[in-house]
Amino acid sequence: MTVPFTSLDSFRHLLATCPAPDSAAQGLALARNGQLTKPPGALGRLEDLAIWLAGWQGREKPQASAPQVVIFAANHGIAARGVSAFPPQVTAQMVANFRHGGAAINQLSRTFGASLGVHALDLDQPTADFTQGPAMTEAEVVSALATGWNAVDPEADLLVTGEMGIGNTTSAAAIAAALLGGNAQDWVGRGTGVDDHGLARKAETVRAGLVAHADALHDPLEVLRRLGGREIAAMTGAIARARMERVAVVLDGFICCAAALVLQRLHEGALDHCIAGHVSAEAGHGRLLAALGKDPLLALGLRLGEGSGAALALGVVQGAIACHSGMATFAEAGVSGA
Ligand SMILES: Cc1cc2ncn([C@H]3O[C@H](COP(=O)(O)O)[C@@H](O)[C@H]3O)c2cc1C
Ligand SMILES: O=C(O)c1cccnc1
Repeated sequence: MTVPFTSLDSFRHLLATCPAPDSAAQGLALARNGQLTKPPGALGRLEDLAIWLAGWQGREKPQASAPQVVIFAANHGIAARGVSAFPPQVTAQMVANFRHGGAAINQLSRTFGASLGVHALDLDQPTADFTQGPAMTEAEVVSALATGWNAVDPEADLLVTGEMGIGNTTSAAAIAAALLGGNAQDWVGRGTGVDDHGLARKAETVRAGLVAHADALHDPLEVLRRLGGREIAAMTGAIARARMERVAVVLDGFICCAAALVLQRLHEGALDHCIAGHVSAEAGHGRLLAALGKDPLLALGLRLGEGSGAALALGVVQGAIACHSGMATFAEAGVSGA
């Protein structure tokens, strides 16, 4: 499928044309919410979720029964620097596991009725070590953005983007540090479970990346190209496509949010269609969510990725939609008002 961009510059301009949610549908949902058989506000954030989704889906009674989960997988040159507790071969091995149904995300997707797509991006070609030069060429990052763009089903009720890529919490930390400032050690965490030496190597890698690319840190897409990875760029492309198609997105953990941050820095409002599914145990995720202005639905200490925390949050959204769309109004049920 052809994509509406062939360069980072044309991708940059796309987001300026992204559509607003349907305010009429949102207004109808707001009015309906006020008539449902419960004290006003008694369903807390579930009420906001239903009204928000009504706007993006353009209907008074939104649906959440056919969500889409897409996982992108890629390998990172910086993995050779000892920044992960696991070897890079695990990326391809987990892709096989996803395809055979054996990973956590397979179970969670099935539990919430979501379809699951797995996209492996040039696994035998890791990105370049970003401490030595840009991780990707422009052609490589544009190709990864296009893979993500094409992976989205415009008819999906909701989208979850997940990832698999040994070393990618370091890449995500570098993106966050580049776009939000602060020290490298403020953004690195234990990922798959590195010890203190591994954590110090992660901070040193991020620091070296920030120095090597100091001239380009003001440009979000250059930060993605230089410090990111193919699976991260694919998530950026998928979240952008969803924004253009008005498909609502549930964000996952630290890596997914770093991919989303690139869009937010490109265009104010680029993430209006996104909610935060959870806050992960990765050290910088809470701060990253605060920078995105997103309040996570869940806080369960997950530190897995794959889209797992977002997939779990689909259950919360489905609960919100079931109440909003299925409950009787005071008039219908003959229940007395306050
Ligand atoms: C078996 C296994 C399954 C995973 N599923 C997701 N990740 C997660 O761990 C990786 C990031 O951590 P780091 O930066 O420390 O390498 C990513 O691939 C992420 O999705 C996994 C990691 C492993 C080992
Ligand atoms: O926050 C995440 O999504 C995460 C944390 C650790 C490892 N993989 C993913």
